[in-house]
Amino acid sequence: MPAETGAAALKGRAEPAIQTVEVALGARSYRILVGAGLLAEAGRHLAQAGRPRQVAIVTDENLADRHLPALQTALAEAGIAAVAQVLPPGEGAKSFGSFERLCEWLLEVRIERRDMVLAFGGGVVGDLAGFAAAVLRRGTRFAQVPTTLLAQVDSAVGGKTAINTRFGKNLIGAFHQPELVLADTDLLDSLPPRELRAGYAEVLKYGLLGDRAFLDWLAAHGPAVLDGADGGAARAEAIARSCRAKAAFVAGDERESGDRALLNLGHTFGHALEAEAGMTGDLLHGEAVAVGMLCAAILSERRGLLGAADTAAVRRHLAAAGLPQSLAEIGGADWPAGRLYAHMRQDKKAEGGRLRFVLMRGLGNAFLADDVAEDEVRDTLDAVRRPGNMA
Ligand SMILES: NC(=O)c1ccc[n+]([C@@H]2O[C@H](COP(=O)([O-])OP(=O)(O)OC[C@H]3O[C@@H](n4cnc5c(N)ncnc54)[C@H](O)[C@@H]3O)[C@@H](O)[C@H]2O)c1
Ligand SMILES: O=C(O)C(=O)C[C@@H](O)[C@H](O)[C@H](O)COP(=O)(O)O
Ligand SMILES: [Zn+2]
Repeated sequence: MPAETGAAALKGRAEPAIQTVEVALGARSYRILVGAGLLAEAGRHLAQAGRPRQVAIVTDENLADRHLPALQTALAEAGIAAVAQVLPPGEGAKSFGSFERLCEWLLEVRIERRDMVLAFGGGVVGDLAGFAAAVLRRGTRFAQVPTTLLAQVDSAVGGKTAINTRFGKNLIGAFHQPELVLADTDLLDSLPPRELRAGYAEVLKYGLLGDRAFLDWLAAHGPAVLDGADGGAARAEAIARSCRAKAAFVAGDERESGDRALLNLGHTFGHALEAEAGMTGDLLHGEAVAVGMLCAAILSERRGLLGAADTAAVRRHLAAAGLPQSLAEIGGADWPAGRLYAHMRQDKKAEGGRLRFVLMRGLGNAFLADDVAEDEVRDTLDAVRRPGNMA
């Protein structure tokens, strides 16, 4: 889209260029577009990716009033027929019940394989709609218009789709890549600050796991990513850099048999915290990952792999972003370590019953460890039980 014809230009402000990130997966390669005003161009971009006869939009109530009409108009202008399903917001929608209802609706409105399921929402909508697309008629076309920071930097990219079960997070799912991802940064203007902060945790993750330079950039520009006060330039840059990092991991290891597991930094702990919190959405995924990444730093430090100053830097970064650093801050001061460890044993990275953790050999240099003892995990959890508690 030429910069001067975008929605931002109509609002009377200069618009930064749209950035393109390629996810290289051979015949299933796709583009992620990042920038302002993309929603209004959604129909044109979908048509370019291979015009679907009909699109089934899956979204949630928080988006239905604010942004769904603009998406519907964009599709209509491109001559693409659309039907929409509006879900209740929140993590609870990643359940067997809503998965069944969504599949039945997709069948009722006769979505065919060559039609398209379009996820319009955060990671919850994306994971649920993507899973439905993966299994509907054994595989239906899929695209994503992510609307949260978390979804724009992470969940809309890479094809992991899933629902939760009472045994834990994302335990039933499939890999099903989208054909296009449109990350319209204007959509983040209506996102609640707490959701922005939670998404920021996944941005920080890319720096911690593999990109020291990005980490330093975030230390300087993180506040602008969160408040958007620079007109969205820092946000767009953070999203594009995050997507480039994720695209490289996905292109190299689509189904997580190797290095892609590094994208799970903070998640072995984080998913256990979400499971213990009940997966109701009271604890946001990004908040759980924030505490989880601190756990990974503490565990790494205790193994002599990370300096105390580096762990302190992780704490400071989380604090500056308004993210939690203790179980107490997420309502879990009394969560028993044994229960949390039992949740971790459901982690998908486990092999032969052995847990694998993503640890750090210095900031920006993550690796997988399969020799972490239960006692180390318990000690690490005790260290984050209360703010500043390094017991
Ligand atoms: N598939 C993956 O690779 C992957 C990666 C990271 C996280 N996830 C999953 O993503 C989920 C979390 O996603 P999330 O953080 O986007 O949460 P979410 O989907 O629940 O969205 C957060 C909240 O913001 C609202 N919202 C969304 N966009 C909005 C907007 N533009 N304006 C106003 N309100 C808006 C939603 O209605 C919801 O209430 C978790 O289930 C997590 O496991 C998946
Ligand atoms: O894309 C990946 O790979 C990730 O690990 C990204 C994570 O941020 C995301 O939360 C993912 O859903 C976790 O995957 P899971 O396999 O541990 O469920
Ligand atoms: Zn995550």
